Amino acid sequence: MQIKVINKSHHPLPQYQTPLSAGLDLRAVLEEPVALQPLERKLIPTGLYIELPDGYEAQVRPRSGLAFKHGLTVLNSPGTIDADYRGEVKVLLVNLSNDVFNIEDGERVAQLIVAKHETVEWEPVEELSSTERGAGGYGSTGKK
Ligand SMILES: O=c1ccn([C@H]2C[C@H](O)[C@@H](COP(=O)(O)OP(=O)(O)OP(=O)(O)O)O2)c(=O)[nH]1
Ligand SMILES: [Mg+2]
Repeated sequence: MQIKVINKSHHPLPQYQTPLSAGLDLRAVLEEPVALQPLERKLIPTGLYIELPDGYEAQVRPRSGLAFKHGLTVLNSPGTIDADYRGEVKVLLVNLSNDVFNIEDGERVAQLIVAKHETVEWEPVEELSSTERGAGGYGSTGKK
């Protein structure tokens, strides 16, 4: 599948790090390092502008290494890039650790997953079909 892209970053286009990786690593584009204080959130630019085909979305997801080692995650995870969005892809990072985290230019701060999605049409009805679960949820199964 091909995605149109404008790269206003001085870094190469996002790459799959291994042949079967699902995510393309997104790099921060920064004129100078950005400090993220504990519990602080910041929108990090990537310099990328993409045009997805109809019926596709892109998800901005955290990297597990940054989350595990530094408590850094994507606040709105997974971020949604709509197929009709023409602005810059940005990453909303939040620092959930007790330490300041310095984001460097070119750092791989998140990953982009391109996925198909459905577009639904509502079908208003008076009743929904009955199921074994019914309205049970939130840990309802396995209880006596
Ligand atoms: O992590 C993200 C999430 C969103 N976006 C861009 C692409 C997306 O298509 C647009 C809108 O995102 P979303 O629908 O999540 O935000 P909203 O708060 O619902 O804003 P809007 O009313 O503009 O849809 O913002 C990003 O660049 N990064
Ligand atoms: Mg929206």
